[in-house]
Order: sequence, then C-alpha cells, then structure tokens
Amino acid sequence: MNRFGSAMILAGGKSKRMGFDKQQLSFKHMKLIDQQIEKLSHLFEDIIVVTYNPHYYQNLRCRTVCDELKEKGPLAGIHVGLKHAISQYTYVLACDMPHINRAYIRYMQQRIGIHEVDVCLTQHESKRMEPFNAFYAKSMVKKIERYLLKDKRSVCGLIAQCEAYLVDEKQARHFSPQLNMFLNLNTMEQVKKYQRQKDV
Ligand SMILES: Nc1nc2c(ncn2[C@@H]2O[C@H](COP(=O)(O)OP(=O)(O)OP(=O)(O)O)[C@@H](O)[C@H]2O)c(=O)[nH]1
Ligand SMILES: [Mg+2]
Repeated sequence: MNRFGSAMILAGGKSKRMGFDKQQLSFKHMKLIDQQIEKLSHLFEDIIVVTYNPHYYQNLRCRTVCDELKEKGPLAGIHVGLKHAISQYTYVLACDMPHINRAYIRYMQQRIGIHEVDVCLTQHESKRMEPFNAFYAKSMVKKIERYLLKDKRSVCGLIAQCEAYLVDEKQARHFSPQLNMFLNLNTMEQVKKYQRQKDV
C-alpha cells in the first residue's frame, strides 16, 4: 500500500447554515468542489468524494462513497473515506474550503514521514484544532467506528485518544499568513465576503 495516494472531500453534510447544498457552491460558473477535485488530482492519484449524491460526479476524476454510519457528522465521512482509501494516509478536505495549499500538504507529508502518527493536523494557539486540511491514517478506521458507535462525534475528542502530530499555528502561518487554507464557507455572508476579497 502506498503512503499518500488518496485524498477525500467531505460533502455529506446538511448545509443548514448555508440554506442550500454546499456541494453545489459555484464560483465563475464552476463548482467549488469540481475545482477542488481538479487541484487535488495533481497531488493525489485517488480522489474520494464522500457524498449522498454520486450522480454529481460521474464525469470527474474521482470516485464516490457514502456514509455507512448515517447522521453522525463529518467523522462518519472520514470513517468511510478511510475505509476505501488506497494509501496509508489520506488527505481530508471539506467541500466548502476554497484554498488548497500545496506547500502545506507537502509539509505535512514530510512531518508524517518522520513521525509515525495516526493523524497530522493543525492546532491554534487557543488549542482549537483544525480537523480538515489534515491527514488521517487508514489504521484509524476501527477506532473511529468504535467512537461513533458510542455516539461520540467530536473530531477533537477523538484526536485526544490517538497519536497526533500537531502543527502549531505559528508554523502554519508561514504557509498561509491569514490561515486562509482553513477558511470554510458556512453561510451566504461568508460566501459574499470571500467573493468580495477574491473578486471571484
Ligand atoms: N460524509 C459526511 N460529511 C459530512 C457530514 N456532516 C458534515 N459533513 C461534511 O463535513 C464538512 C464540515 O461540516 P459543516 O461545515 O458543519 O457542514 P454541514 O454540516 O453541511 O453544514 P451545517 O448543516 O451548516 O452544519 C462539510 O464538508 C460537510 O459536507 C456527514 O454526516 N457525513
Ligand atoms: Mg455541520
């Protein structure tokens, strides 16, 4: 099994705050998720979209899976994505994150190369962790399953129980000074602000 071949995009949420399905978000007549798939396909040989709408992705360079454990939130997406992954580690992104930072992905891959860990993610000075734009090991599948079956959902709670390599905020800012690489669009207000700043 190779080390970093798979990436997954989570697109199985309810988008309640947005008011319409976030996997349909478009900028300049192109869906954000299609743009993510395109960008990731230059970095990963296998792109998995975790979605309940596989027909959106028929002609794209990706495959689709859907949650086995339903109604349990993002971790259930990570669970099934890891199950289908072809590599030891999988890059995890949410479908509402417009900035993919190639240098940071490479940096995390290097860190994982040195420290054999279950996950590699970023921690803010406030101690808050970023669950996406992160790597998870395939070996976490069973642990995540047990955790979800106990009706727990918090990614950060899970991380506390595993071997994690945490990149600190200061280090992450070398790659993304405003931490844009973690920006996720949850509401139309956030979309409008993003469009104003980026002129997209
Ligand atoms: N596969 C899967 N993905 C999920 C699930 N819940 C959320 N996600 C995804 O996880 C990412 C982060 O979740 P949120 O930003 O809270 O998205 P959301 O849950 O659709 O939005 P809200 O309903 O407003 O909370 C997004 O990419 C969602 O599509 C789920 O139950 N299954
Ligand atoms: Mg949510």
